[in-house]
Amino acid sequence: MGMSVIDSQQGTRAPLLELRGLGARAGERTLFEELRLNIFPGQAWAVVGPNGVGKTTLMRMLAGVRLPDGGQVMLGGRALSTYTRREIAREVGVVPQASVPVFDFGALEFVLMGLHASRPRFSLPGVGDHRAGLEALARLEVEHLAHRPVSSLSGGERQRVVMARTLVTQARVWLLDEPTANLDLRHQLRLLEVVREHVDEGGAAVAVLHDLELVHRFFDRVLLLAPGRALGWGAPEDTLTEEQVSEAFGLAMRRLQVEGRWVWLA
Ligand SMILES: Nc1ncnc2c1ncn2[C@@H]1O[C@H](COP(=O)(O)OP(=O)(O)OP(=O)(O)O)[C@@H](O)[C@H]1O
Repeated sequence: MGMSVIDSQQGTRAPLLELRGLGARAGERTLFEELRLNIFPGQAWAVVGPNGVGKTTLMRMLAGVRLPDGGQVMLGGRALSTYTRREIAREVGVVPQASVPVFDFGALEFVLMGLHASRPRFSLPGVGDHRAGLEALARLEVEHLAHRPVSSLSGGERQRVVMARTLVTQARVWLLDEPTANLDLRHQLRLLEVVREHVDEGGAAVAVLHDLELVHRFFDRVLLLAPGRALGWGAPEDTLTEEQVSEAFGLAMRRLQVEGRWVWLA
């Protein structure tokens, strides 16, 4: 069975990202192969699956920091492998899995580094940049931390600062690896609202998430990975069925509807 390439709802709009027969291996083991997906402007995609299936590997391929073991990634109609790092940084904003920065910067300085790709080399940030940086911090509710060293922030605070850095870049594609992992529920919702706004303004986002309920609530599409293969992709309601989710995670899961929302029970 071929995987669908044309998304009927998107008409003739060109995809921002195309996965053309993408494959990944870890040593001898196949993580996934022949993955064909188009990610259009206005779409938020979630990537879901158990630990070790290759979610981060996929994100690294989409960010151009790891070469595919098969197929290729197209960004804006051009092979990602032909882009320079700087060109990728202009188009793609990355929020990696929680990490501690190697160098210590103040939170605002760190956010302003997100502007680097769209600026002439070695130029210093101007007044407008500072305002944009503070606004981005404010949208993630960490404006009060602007002058704190990033190393002194809590995991959740740091995660929101990293997200603010992605916000100022004006990259159309956002790649987010477990962006809500360290956040309390209120800040999880706030962050995903910011993702939603970005997508509704014509951007695209791909996010690794473990919370299926948040996938139903905030995402247009989901890619469900199981060990060794992609089990399904499409609208969350159709893709995250009890059968498929149970199979992917090797655990009997039940899906219920409560007050119009999908809720999952293990
Ligand atoms: N450099 C590497 N060499 C060998 N194996 C690797 C390498 N990087 C990752 N792997 C393996 O590839 C598999 C997929 O890893 P990946 O980080 O993509 O999983 P994941 O789905 O993101 O998992 P998690 O939910 O735990 O974050 C894992 O089994 C991992 O150990």
